[in-house]
Amino acid sequence: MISFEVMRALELGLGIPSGSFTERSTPDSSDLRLNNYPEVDLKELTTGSARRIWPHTDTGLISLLLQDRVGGLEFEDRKNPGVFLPVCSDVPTNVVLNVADTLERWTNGVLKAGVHRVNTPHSMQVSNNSKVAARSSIVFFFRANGAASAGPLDSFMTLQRPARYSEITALEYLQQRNSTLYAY
Ligand SMILES: O=C(O)CCC(=O)C(=O)O
Ligand SMILES: [Fe+2]
Repeated sequence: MISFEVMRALELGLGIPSGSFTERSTPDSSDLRLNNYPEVDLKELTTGSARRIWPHTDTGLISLLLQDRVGGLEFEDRKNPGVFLPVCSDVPTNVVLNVADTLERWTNGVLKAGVHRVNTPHSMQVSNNSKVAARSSIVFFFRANGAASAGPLDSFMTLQRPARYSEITALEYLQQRNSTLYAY
């Protein structure tokens, strides 16, 4: 499975023992989300009275995202907080790979979760069309085993860099995040 391959590649790239990530992701607690954003008045998006998705980070380890050609997905530029950069949507078979919160926690902040949102498609920022077309995306949230810790792994903690995140299971962390994200 591609998510496991990515996690193995990250172990290698970060120089940590093989299995550090993958053993804690088995069996995984992943899920798939199908997003559909209805057609909307351009004015509503540009004035900010509506957003397709407000800025957020994903929960889980990594997210794999497929989108149609409508566009609008943007990631915050880490070097310029508050500035969002569009993700190209010309090739619908491209997969956007995004670091999510639990991986940030496991790596004690070495890998940072990507802040993203869905806004007015870049191509429409100069268009006269009054409507923004409906958009669809599919996101696979690859998550840690619920019973595994979502606290920093030993490989990422030193005296100079003590734990920046608390000990909590991946499932408890997910429930905590969901209750904040979907509180109503
Ligand atoms: O539609 C998109 O591209 C973004 C979806 C997303 O960020 C999410 O479902 O968490
Ligand atoms: Fe997201």
